[in-house]
Amino acid sequence: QRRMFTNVEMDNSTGVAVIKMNSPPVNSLSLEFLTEFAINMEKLEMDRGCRGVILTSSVPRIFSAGLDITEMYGKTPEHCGAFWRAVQEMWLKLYGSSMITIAAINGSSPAGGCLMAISCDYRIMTDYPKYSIGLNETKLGIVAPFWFKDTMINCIGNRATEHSLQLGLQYNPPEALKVGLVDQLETEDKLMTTASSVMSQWLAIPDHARQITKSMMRKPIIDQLLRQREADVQNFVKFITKDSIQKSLQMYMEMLKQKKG
Ligand SMILES: CCCCCCCCC/C=C/C(=O)SCCNC(=O)CCNC(=O)[C@H](O)C(C)(C)COP(=O)(O)OP(=O)(O)OC[C@H]1O[C@@H](n2cnc3c(N)ncnc32)[C@H](O)[C@@H]1OP(=O)(O)O
Repeated sequence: QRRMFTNVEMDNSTGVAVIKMNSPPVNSLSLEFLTEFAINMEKLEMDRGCRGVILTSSVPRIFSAGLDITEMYGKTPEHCGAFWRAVQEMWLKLYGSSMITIAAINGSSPAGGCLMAISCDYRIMTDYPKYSIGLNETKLGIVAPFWFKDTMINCIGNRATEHSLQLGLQYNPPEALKVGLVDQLETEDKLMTTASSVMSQWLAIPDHARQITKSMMRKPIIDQLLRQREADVQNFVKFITKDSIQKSLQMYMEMLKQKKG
């Protein structure tokens, strides 16, 4: 039986779906997870009754640990290529969604987890000092691709992105709010009700006008990836399968395990 990585609950009275990521221990984004996520987004997109999505996690303390590193380590070029296509697809579906998307960030959200959050229209994060969010790729010795970078620029601006990406910064909730990486902080118990009330404000805007506006803001980056999608895959595969990059990933994974021990 196929595993479910996400739990989708649709409320027909409001037209809002809640997607809960549920892949313990850290909601890492594996090929299967990403594939299921993209299918769920597609289904909701086609559902005329669904106007908004709240993205959150049912794993305690973690929104998402980002891309599953084991999908990029010691794998064949073919596997890496398939994985990267699934990462692209997840982003295209989320960033390009015509629905209202709100991230209720109830835990840490490094790298690909941060990408998911900044691909939404609005972000609310639990105000717990140990949680962090950011694109930390350089810390793993890897490089966030242009569409990760451009998604962040559209969220926090050029200078802050340059600083943030080069240093691979992870922000705690007050810092994330200050730099604009999240829009609002909330206590854990009120996170979902606040997300719902923010959603109501967005639902009050005529869909058509909001959708065209959203598309106008986001289309240039989406089109840029669509134009060079296969080249982006090849670029990823060439980069990630290099011995030096594989070594960096191995060291990073060992560091994660040691930190635990
Ligand atoms: C030029 C352009 C070309 C293209 C260039 C290529 C671009 C690639 C872009 C990459 C984007 C990414 O998202 S790369 C992924 C980056 N992600 C990260 O750096 C997150 C690393 N993880 C963490 O920081 C932490 O685990 C965190 C999420 C905060 C949770 O901390 P905790 O203490 O609660 O839990 P831990 O003990 O650390 O983790 C529990 C277990 O999960 C594992 N684990 C944690 N994160 C994992 C992950 N991302 N993938 C797999 N496994 C992970 C740990 O190893 C543990 O395994 P066991 O010990 O076996 O139990």
